[in-house]
Amino acid sequence: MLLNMALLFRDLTFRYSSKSDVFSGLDLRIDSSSTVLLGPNGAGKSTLMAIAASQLTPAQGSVSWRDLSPAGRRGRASYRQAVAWIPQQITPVPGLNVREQIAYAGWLKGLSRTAAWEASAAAVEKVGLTKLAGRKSHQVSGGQLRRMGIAGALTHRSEIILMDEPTAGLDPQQRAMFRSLVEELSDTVHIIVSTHQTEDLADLYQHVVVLDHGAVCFQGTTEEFHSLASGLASPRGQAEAAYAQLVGGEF
Ligand SMILES: Nc1ncnc2c1ncn2[C@@H]1O[C@H](COP(=O)(O)OP(=O)(O)OP(=O)(O)O)[C@@H](O)[C@H]1O
Repeated sequence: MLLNMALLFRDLTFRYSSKSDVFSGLDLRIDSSSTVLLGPNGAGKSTLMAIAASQLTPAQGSVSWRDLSPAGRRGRASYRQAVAWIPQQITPVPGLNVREQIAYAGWLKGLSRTAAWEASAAAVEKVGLTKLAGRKSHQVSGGQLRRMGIAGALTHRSEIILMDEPTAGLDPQQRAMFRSLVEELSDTVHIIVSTHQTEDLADLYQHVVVLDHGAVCFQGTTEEFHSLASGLASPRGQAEAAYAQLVGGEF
């Protein structure tokens, strides 16, 4: 059972160079063990994930995970150990095999070489990459790369894993594999996933946040989200109809 810990965005303002604000005074609290972030193209999902991962710094406001904040050098290391980020593109490290890259991720987050190597064994197994552990990381598929990213997060015992479009471009089999991994992980680690894919939403995530133009236009349980479109037969249809009610369009 996961403790009730929150990822908090307070009064967040962010813009890319001279462009207009992506967020302007955004307040958002995410404390569910599994949350899905929805929203149309350009709504700000990836930017929010990157700020939460402390890869981008807001012009104003803050992000924190329980009592940890990435502001300031000392706090940032602890924050980054607790908060893992799986970006859309996982880059294979030249020369490393799958297990080495997973261990490397743990080492980058402050584990000793030995501890990272030892922890990588269980992580490789957890994500179902045991057979590929010795293969060079540039020789695995997109779905396998993403599972490798998740395994990296598991080596340093992240408390929360942020995943940006983890199933984009995956075939149905890889997507199914990813879904069972998320289901399994959400018992022990908090998960926030941004996606355009809504099948099995209710099975996978407890909470839904919908962003539109940098603002939260819905936040609630998956049940509450679906009830926006009560009366429709299939859960997928329900999710799409609920979404259309909120932002008036396609995923
Ligand atoms: N590197 C960048 N430089 C300048 N503007 C950017 C950059 N990345 C994103 N933006 C802009 O910031 C806004 C939010 O983009 P973001 O990628 O966070 O949206 P998103 O919800 O993740 O979209 P998608 O569903 O298409 O991935 C958009 O207007 C986008 O054009």
